[in-house]
Amino acid sequence: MEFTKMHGAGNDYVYVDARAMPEHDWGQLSQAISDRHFGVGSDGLILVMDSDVADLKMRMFNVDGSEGEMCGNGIRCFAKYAIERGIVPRSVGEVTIDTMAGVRTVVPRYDGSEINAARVSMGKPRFAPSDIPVNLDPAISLNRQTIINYAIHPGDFRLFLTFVSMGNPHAVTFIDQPVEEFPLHNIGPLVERHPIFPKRVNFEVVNIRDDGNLDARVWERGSGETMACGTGACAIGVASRLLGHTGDRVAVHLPGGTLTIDWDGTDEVYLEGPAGRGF
Ligand SMILES: N[C@H](CCC[C@H](N)C(=O)O)C(=O)O
Repeated sequence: MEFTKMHGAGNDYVYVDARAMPEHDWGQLSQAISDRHFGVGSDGLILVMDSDVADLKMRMFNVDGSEGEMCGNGIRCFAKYAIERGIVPRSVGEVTIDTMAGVRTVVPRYDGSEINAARVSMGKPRFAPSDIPVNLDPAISLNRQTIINYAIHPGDFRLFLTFVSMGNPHAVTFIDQPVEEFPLHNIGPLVERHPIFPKRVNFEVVNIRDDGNLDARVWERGSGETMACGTGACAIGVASRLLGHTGDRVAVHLPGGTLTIDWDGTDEVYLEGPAGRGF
């Protein structure tokens, strides 16, 4: 099986052109191929597939074999893959990609002839408990369209979560403790699998550096801590603007790199960041 390894800010995936391949147990393949000792090693598997509503279709699977509705870092590399292999003509200047979260448009950025970054329209964020999804006491969630600062007590911690869906579920918390000191590997699984999340959740811890910069780490649903998370950075930028910490544009600094988020408070979220080969 031919594959290509690429990463967006260190969030690395194995890409397989599955357009002419028979149906597989892709989840099982993702578990095997993602293993960093017995497999290729990655944060998951991304498939290139034909689409009748966009240039191509993307399916993505986490390390544990679960399928994610959207992958913001992966979709930038996906567009790079499609153009550099001539699947989509370079002259078009953008790639439309069908995902479980909907059709997304990716505009590549060039360094000479090489694509080294991209800007993605990531759709509108959603906040209603049923859209996340999150199951809360009706006394809290009934007729509430946005849930901010919802308290949970994982381990010895008391965290205040803001819920954002980017097609996949996110729980964002802003903390004073430096994110690099936060016990993410202990607390992350407790939040990911908290009983209020029927589909589990991606969990983000954030420090506010100033009104244009945030420092964050992400515990991803189905993959654990990653060096960066594109949909997570979108959820962080959206939650931060909702809570009045930052404005329409914010730089989210993650261990693997910086992602820029634009959101005017009503329309689509735009994500810009690197797209590179993983050597
Ligand atoms: N773990 C995520 C999918 C990957 C998202 C992330 N790698 C990104 O760049 O958006 C989920 O199950 O919702």
